[in-house]
Amino acid sequence: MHIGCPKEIKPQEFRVGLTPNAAREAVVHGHTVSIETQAGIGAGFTDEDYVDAGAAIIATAVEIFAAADMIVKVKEPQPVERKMLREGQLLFTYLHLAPDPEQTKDLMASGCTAIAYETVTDANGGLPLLAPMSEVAGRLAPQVGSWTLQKANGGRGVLMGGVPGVGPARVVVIGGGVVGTHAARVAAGMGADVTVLDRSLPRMRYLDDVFARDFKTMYASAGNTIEMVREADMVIGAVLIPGAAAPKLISRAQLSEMKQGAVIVDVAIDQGGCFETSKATTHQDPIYDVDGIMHYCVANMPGAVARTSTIALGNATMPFMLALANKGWRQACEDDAHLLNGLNVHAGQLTYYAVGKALGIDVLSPQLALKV
Ligand SMILES: NC(=O)C1=CN([C@@H]2O[C@H](COP(=O)(O)OP(=O)(O)OC[C@H]3O[C@@H](n4cnc5c(N)ncnc54)[C@H](O)[C@@H]3O)[C@@H](O)[C@H]2O)C=CC1
Ligand SMILES: CC(=O)C(=O)O
Ligand SMILES: [Mg+2]
Repeated sequence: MHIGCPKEIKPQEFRVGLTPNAAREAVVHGHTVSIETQAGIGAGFTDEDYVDAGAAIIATAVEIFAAADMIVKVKEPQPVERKMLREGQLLFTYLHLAPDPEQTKDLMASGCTAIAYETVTDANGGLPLLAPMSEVAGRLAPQVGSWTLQKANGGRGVLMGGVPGVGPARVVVIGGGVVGTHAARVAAGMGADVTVLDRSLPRMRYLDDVFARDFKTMYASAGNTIEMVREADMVIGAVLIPGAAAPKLISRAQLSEMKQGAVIVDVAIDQGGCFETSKATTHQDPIYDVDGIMHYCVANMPGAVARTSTIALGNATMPFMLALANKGWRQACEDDAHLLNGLNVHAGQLTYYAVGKALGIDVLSPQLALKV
């Protein structure tokens, strides 16, 4: 198979879809790998690193999209990239379609087959291709949140760990999955007083067993959530219903109950965000103020630490990328129901139920899509 990896073009996105190690692995398995020139430079990988791995360096994305059977990327294809996708071409990347009707329409119109990293599953009920970036975004959240809490950035001027005689910041994390757990660990490590809210009792039992010394847990009823948010210096949004638009847990009216200068870091923004007032921002212009509450809503947080993120993502995607290349997408998905869960679009039709529900589009079952 011919595997193509263009340079990411989303603002301030420095990750790359294939590491030199992944490219080498594909070449060893007999595949042709084309990388757009300088695609890896933001993550510290030079064109020479890819050439050493056996890949070809190509001057433009246009040539990559024209020649490759499978496009491997990081972020959802941008409008100019969507125009280059064609019928029968395989796209393997993050998509986050539920909050993005325009992208969904374009992918369906292209006739491509699109497998979304974020909905591939594993045998433990996890999301193995989302998890590494959730680990990164979770660990970043208190870091960017504490910067936003500084007075000069519009925050309340509260130090995470406090100082002797002055109490620490109160951090509330909504959603205790991968993002939430990593965020809570780092916030606790910075000395903050941390509470994690979730709706899954088994998950809270696990968190309590492992992290009781670091942070508290609380059931995420609407009443508990607003009570905690009212007292918080920083609220980190980390909920997920896989593939679906994030539930809105705090309304604009409820912002007025928060402390002035408190900070919201809505990591769930790539699924639309869990605060009514969240709208996606970029690394160039990451924060904004609504009613005196500072919002940080960058939809590609891991891009800020592109090298760590690229290597972590590459470790997770490599076996799936190889299965798709070795067997073709149909056989690979027939052999692995977890990979089939990643199928979001095929031959002009949507194939993921939660996205169909969010956007009001009819869905073809992924099992039937295998036959089309
Ligand atoms: N902005 C960014 O750059 C990034 C965003 N993300 C996003 O972060 C979000 C969280 O991802 P993960 O932690 O990997 O998901 P996860 O599935 O590991 O955890 C989600 C948690 O939310 C809980 N939950 C669901 N509904 C809830 C509710 N109403 N109230 C309280 N808890 C609720 C679930 O029980 C689960 O424990 C996703 O939307 C993901 O796409 C992930 C990586 C990077
Ligand atoms: C998960 C995701 O959207 C990201 O890493 O950018
Ligand atoms: Mg994202």
